[in-house]
Amino acid sequence: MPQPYVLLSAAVSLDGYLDDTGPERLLLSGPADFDRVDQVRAASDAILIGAGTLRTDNPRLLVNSPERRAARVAAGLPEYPLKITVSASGDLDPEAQFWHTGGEKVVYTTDKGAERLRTLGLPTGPAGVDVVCVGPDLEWPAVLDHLGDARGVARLMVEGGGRVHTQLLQQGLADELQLAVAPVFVGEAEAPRMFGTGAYPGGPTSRLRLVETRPVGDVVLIRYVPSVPGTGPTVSAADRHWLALACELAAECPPSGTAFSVGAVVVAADGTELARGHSREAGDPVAHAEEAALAKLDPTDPRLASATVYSSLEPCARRASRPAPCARLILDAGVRRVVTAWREPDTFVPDATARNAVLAEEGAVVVVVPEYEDRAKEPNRHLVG
Ligand SMILES: NC(=O)C1=CN([C@@H]2O[C@H](COP(=O)(O)OP(=O)(O)OC[C@H]3O[C@@H](n4cnc5c(N)ncnc54)[C@H](OP(=O)(O)O)[C@@H]3O)[C@@H](O)[C@H]2O)C=CC1
Ligand SMILES: Nc1c(N[C@@H]2O[C@H](COP(=O)(O)O)[C@@H](O)[C@H]2O)[nH]c(=O)[nH]c1=O
Repeated sequence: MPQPYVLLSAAVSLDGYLDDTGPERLLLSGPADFDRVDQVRAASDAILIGAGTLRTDNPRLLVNSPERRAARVAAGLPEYPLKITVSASGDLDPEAQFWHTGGEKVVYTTDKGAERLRTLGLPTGPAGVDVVCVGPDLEWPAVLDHLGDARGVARLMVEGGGRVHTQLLQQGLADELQLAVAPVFVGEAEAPRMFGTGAYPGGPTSRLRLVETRPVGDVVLIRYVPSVPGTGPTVSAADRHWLALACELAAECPPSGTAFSVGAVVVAADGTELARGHSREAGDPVAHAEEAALAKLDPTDPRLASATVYSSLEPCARRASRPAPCARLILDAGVRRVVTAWREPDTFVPDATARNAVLAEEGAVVVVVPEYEDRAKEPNRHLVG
């Protein structure tokens, strides 16, 4: 299984805090928003919190609505989503409600943390806690890989706290951010902030993409998705969004029995969409997606050198209908990163993938994200079965 879709969820004060410094958890959401959060939980395979939140809030992290739990069971899912926490220290209270309520639980920890956890007497047995040791340090990609592969988690809701949200966002691993902005001021320098200091993808000039705003009682729900491409071979959450868009564009191509339907998007390093295109665009019966997108750009645009081309099918390296194949157009444009869902089958060109090695041979990084292959193939079923 691929890594899960990672949804960061939090309520935040107008001055950017997650909580105050008092002993009780600060309720920033109102009743309507807590109900919305319950709905998001019910739609998730797993809910993750950092050990800091576990220690401070003593949460239960349940789906509170009996109807939502019943709907999960009717759909063949466990009554409660899997609960997950992460801790390097292993310094966790075995009496915390987290361990004694809801369904299955996992704690991801380090070698040192695992030693400490063994001494705590956490609930064991079939309904007990699964302690997963990931080595000397806890790296998020390893945790997400494990959640996808070993636990089959497709949709992960992360409910804080600030350190966990900050790391996932800074490492380009968050697919979506759901912020409930509450009409409250905390005003305490020592209170936990929603996001910490450090480098965020694309820096302060790059903007996340707004997908929704909605009043929920007196708070406002804001949903953003990150837009900054990954670097080199590393696939960021934003890479998956752009590749999904390329696959959607492929579905817009006029059908053909003699050519693939492909979509492409060119995205600058700060997450700005520069151009998009699809096969046979604007009535041109032989236009390719990457060619159509690049044709919309000024070839001297300085952003091209650090841009990423997303293409549902890997760019062609040989074609009869035009003098230059798309791989050549991409290299000539100065682009050095390509993300694609589907290696070219030999339907129209023998040894297509071997020929397509030209991109890598001339210094471009080609990243294949096979979890999107089915979407890329969908408008081409009549060609490849
Ligand atoms: N308003 C809201 O919606 C929410 C508010 N909150 C608030 O946030 C506050 C807690 O946030 P915060 O203090 O930032 O804590 P976090 O919940 O982010 O937990 C941080 C802890 O998680 C573990 N951890 C995090 N990243 C790693 C890593 N890469 N490797 C190993 N361990 C890791 C460490 O545990 P360890 O120390 O054991 O090694 C670390 O101390 C609370 O006040 C809570 O009320 C929390 C969630 C939502
Ligand atoms: N304070 C706060 C949140 N806090 C989150 O809710 C968790 C507790 O949930 P439960 O176990 O159901 O009581 C807590 O650990 C933290 O992750 N969430 C929000 O949407 N809005 C809020 O104002």
